[in-house]
Amino acid sequence: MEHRAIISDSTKYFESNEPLALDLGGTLPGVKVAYRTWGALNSEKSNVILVCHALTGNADADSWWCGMFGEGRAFDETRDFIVCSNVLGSCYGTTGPLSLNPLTGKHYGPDFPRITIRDMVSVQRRLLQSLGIERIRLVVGASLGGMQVLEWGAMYPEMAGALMPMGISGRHSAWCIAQSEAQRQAIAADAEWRDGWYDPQVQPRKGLAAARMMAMCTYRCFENYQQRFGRQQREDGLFEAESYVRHQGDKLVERFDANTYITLTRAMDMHDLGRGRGSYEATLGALAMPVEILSIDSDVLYPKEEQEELARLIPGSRLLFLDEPYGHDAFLIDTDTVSRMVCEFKEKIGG
Ligand SMILES: CC(=O)SCCNC(=O)CCNC(=O)[C@H](O)C(C)(C)COP(=O)(O)OP(=O)(O)OC[C@H]1O[C@@H](n2cnc3c(N)ncnc32)[C@H](O)[C@@H]1OP(=O)(O)O
Ligand SMILES: N[C@@H](CCO)C(=O)O
Repeated sequence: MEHRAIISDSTKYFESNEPLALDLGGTLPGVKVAYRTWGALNSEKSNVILVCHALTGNADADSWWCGMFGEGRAFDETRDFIVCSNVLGSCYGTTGPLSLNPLTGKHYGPDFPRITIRDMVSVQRRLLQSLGIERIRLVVGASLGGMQVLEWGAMYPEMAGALMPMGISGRHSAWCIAQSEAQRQAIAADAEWRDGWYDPQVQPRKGLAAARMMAMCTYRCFENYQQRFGRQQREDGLFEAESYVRHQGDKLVERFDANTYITLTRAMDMHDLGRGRGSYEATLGALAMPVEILSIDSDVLYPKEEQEELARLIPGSRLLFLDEPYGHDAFLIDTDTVSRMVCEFKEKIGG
């Protein structure tokens, strides 16, 4: 099945034929993982940075987080061995709804099993083990990436040396679940949806675009839209704000897949550090590695109270604030500040 997604030529692939028992039940017969690396593993294998991507990201961290890369910056190939893998369930080269189901010979589509952040992390661990990595100096990521960061700490504390989750909570809120469901329903309302059995070359474009438009409202904030667009209208009468979200919707449709969107947003909704582990508080309280949490002041999806809660519950953790009027996606935009914060944390945790 041909992907709509654009995958970099530098992407490598890891294939594991070992069946993957899924967190919510069911098994995948094996997994293929698209990943990228930058720099070289040092002789002590102590310079690994694992970058975890957000919802529509991919292994090309130097594309979607390019401001973080460079000498003296957060991800410095002259010193660090940086790994970024595309998450399980994605459409950028890793096993997901667009992959072939070996039982049917057709793509999984809506039959792709329910997965969780924990499944994504256990697949990443397989990848890292295949690369000979036993310890990660720093696990870093925002949004869905931040969920993975926290799960790394809970699932594999012996591997995760330090954590830097950004713009995230320890469990998906009712507010976020409602946003996700509204977006999924927009996809399902498209006549091309066909209960998920659409032709991937056609796909429910209008529904997926509408989902992205809703999401783009929550990835920014009131002030950002107001400053950028105000009440300005184009000659044809379309408000600039309307025109902008339409453009963002159209852009996503060209590079993403509707079943993938549903699979990944459902995985996000299941995010809860405490699920099946006794208590939420005790799970966070058991994180013993250095942790710095980035809170984005203008984030309407994951408000600062959620990062304050993480900081209160994770012993010895430190809370940082990004005070920019960009909203949730500020981590992708103000990379000078975010890179500096990561560099300072790297200094503290040592090599
Ligand atoms: C191969 C790839 O796809 S790489 C990108 C992969 N993306 C990811 O990994 C996810 C992370 N990245 C993102 O989510 C996004 O890049 C963001 C949110 C960080 C930034 O979004 P961007 O769209 O780059 O920036 P911004 O919000 O400023 O919008 C700029 C775009 O809107 C367009 N635009 C701005 N104002 C308007 C308007 N009033 N009407 C119509 N279009 C408008 C610009 O022309 C520009 O379009 P272009 O991207 O086609 O050149
Ligand atoms: N803008 C991000 C999602 C929010 O972090 C993405 O498209 O992956």
